[in-house]
Amino acid sequence: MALVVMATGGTGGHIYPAVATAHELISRGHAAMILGQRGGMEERVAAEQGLLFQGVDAGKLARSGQGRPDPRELIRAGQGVAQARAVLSRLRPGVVVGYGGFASLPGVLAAQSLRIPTVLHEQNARLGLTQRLAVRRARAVGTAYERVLGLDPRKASMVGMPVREERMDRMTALNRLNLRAGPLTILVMGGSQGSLFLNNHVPDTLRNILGTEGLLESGSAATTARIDLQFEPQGQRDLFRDLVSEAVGSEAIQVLHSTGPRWFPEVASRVQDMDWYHATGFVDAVAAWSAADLAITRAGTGTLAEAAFHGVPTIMVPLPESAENHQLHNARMVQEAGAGILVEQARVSAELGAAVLQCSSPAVRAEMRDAALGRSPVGAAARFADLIEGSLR
Ligand SMILES: CC(=O)N[C@H]1[C@@H](OP(=O)(O)OP(=O)(O)OC[C@H]2O[C@@H](n3ccc(=O)[nH]c3=O)[C@H](O)[C@@H]2O)O[C@H](CO)[C@@H](O)[C@@H]1O
Repeated sequence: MALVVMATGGTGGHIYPAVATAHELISRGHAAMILGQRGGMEERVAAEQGLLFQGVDAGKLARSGQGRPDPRELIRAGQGVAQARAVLSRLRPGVVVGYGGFASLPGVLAAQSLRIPTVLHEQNARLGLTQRLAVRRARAVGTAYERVLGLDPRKASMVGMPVREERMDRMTALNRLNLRAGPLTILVMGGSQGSLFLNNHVPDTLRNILGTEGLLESGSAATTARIDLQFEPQGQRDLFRDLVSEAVGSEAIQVLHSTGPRWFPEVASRVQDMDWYHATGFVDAVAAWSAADLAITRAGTGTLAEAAFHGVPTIMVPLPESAENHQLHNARMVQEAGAGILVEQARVSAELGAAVLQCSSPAVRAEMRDAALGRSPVGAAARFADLIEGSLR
């Protein structure tokens, strides 16, 4: 039995795979802890998850755009490595696992300088900057995709994206989230920091097509009039009319929108007139996925892997600024599998409403749900834990 240190932080996409793997290792009798940035999101998540946490300084090696790194950030990164060396010299873990992102760097570099074995996990289809710095001395790299750009295939093991493999029964999840049992439940989630773009566009789109005069009054004249207004040409319009009448039945709609903590007040005030629209800063994702019938999301790997595990059809609006547009690539794969609909950001005004209406049909959703489950990353945490155990000194 060994101590495994998870070096991670910054965003949910790096933190939650570490959490899932930590729980798997603990269930095998190992000890696991998170090493990340002091005061970062990872500190809060570790506490919520009952995991030990050690915080150090961390600094970004690249600015979000292009350009040279900020020298103060480089100094912080250096201090972080020194602090992580002190922690790891004391704890002497059997292996340090790096999940990428600037907050994982101190732990991984410190381990390598102390000759403690390191293993990496790359969540995206292209090796990230932090991982590029550490890959040469790492024993193995677990990946979420078959091929990872910039990574020697001999070093790569495709394990999948570790997700929290927990499902709640739907009623329990709805209760936990203070949602009702009858309505079609749409989860809006822009990634771990929220998405300003989705925050600005989704409420109004849903208000227009599903608002109090819309779907909520099944088959009302107002609904049909709205559909007539929005969907040209005639053929499409008829299709949507059929879909809507099939979809609503006795159902109504409710929305759970995770805005990201900083945007919450603004979105909450924008949706306060819609009692079926619930905004929250950050949501318990296991409960939210367990309750959702449909999701509107960005296309980060973690989000899409969770949608697949829970069998939730997803309308994806990839973040155009993601490194080398990797979110577009992620979303295309999901769409090709039939598990979701890709709406490019520039086309949201024209296409998002239509995509929601298309998915309001239970038959359409059932097909997409099966396709999503076909992509489930079930077992990824266990496969990655196997790889980690294989590298223990
Ligand atoms: C802007 C950016 O570069 N995003 C990247 C980042 O995304 P980001 O950090 O947004 O990560 P993902 O979409 O991969 O995952 C978000 C995670 O946060 C959780 N969550 C989110 C909202 C909430 O209210 N509650 C909650 O628990 C989700 O359940 C999920 O586990 O890392 C991913 C994996 O490296 C990349 O694919 C994304 O492109």
